[in-house]
Amino acid sequence: MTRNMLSALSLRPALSPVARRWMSAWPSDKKETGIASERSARRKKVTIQHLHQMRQSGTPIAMVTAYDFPTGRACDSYGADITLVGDSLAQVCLGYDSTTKLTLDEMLHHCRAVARGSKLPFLVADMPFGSYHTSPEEAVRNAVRLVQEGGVEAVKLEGGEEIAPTVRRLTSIGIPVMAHVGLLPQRHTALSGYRVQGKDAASARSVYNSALALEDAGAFSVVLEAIPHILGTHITNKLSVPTIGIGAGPNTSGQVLVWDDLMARWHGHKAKFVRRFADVQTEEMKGVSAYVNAVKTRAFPEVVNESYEMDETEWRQFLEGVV
Ligand SMILES: Nc1nc(=O)c2c([nH]1)NC[C@@H]1CN(c3ccc(C(=O)N[C@@H](CCC(=O)O)C(=O)O)cc3)CN21
Ligand SMILES: CC(C)C(=O)C(=O)O
Repeated sequence: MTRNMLSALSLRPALSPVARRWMSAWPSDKKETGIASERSARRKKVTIQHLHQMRQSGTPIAMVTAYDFPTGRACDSYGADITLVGDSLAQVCLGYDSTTKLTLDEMLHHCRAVARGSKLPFLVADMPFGSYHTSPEEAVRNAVRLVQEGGVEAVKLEGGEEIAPTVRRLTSIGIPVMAHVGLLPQRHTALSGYRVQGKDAASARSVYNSALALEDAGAFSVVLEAIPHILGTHITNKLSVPTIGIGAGPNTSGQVLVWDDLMARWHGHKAKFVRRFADVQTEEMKGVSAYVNAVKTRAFPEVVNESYEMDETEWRQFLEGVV
């Protein structure tokens, strides 16, 4: 059975029109119109092979983070090639001040939700801080949980040559690994903040050597975060696996942004590499304040369209029985 057939069975069972009417929260395919949904109708399941073909043909790879069912579903419907359950989850979704606070169980909970919505994009999850550092065995155990319980297809690990044995171990047992070099947010304390990496020759060489070592260890792709664009271009040209940049310039094989950053939904610091493609924060502000105002002024709800009627005789009978 193909994955599409499976997803058709598990996500969208054929409901009778009557059953459908009562499930107001059921995701409706019919509501999706326009280019994006036509595109998704024609799209196939993205695999590692497709990602390598995209790199070969120079077709940019679009990766987006997702943290729950609706954001996962949006990645699926609107053309993302890779959905990443990033550990930025800690900050943008759970309100922690650092990704280092995120536990594996919290990550698993969100992976399951994203996996229910994101079917066609290749699905990757960050291994949380501490879940792959104690030993390759521990990393295998935790990565297996992300695959089995979380429903993801690959894991992403931050680090350089020091994690190459772990990457080798995971890939050897069939768990695809996306490496992540350059700025490593899980090490912000040791690095004294979130700083652009590879700006001097020695640091650039270190980032470059990390990327080479992790490709050699079997990584199917490498994320390059916050490095000079010329270094991003150089690493992309030297590797034979796709690079995904975030603040690594325009010449990487693909780009990734955090959902809340590209939607302008994140209230915290805006890194230089962030471009806001929509303004959800303003829409949320408008929506919530209009709702609160309508409640306070009794403009919401209306009797006619937003309330339920009761048969008059039933109502009289009800009153007769009431003391
Ligand atoms: N909302 C959000 N977006 C992200 O991209 C992101 C998270 N959260 N949380 C986890 C990590 C942390 N990341 C960050 C956080 C801050 C900078 C940052 O402030 N960079 C400075 C660089 C300053 C310099 O070295 O000159 C910048 O201004 O771009 C970069 C990446 C990336 N990830
Ligand atoms: C920004 C991306 C690459 C990430 O690692 C995350 O979302 O945590």
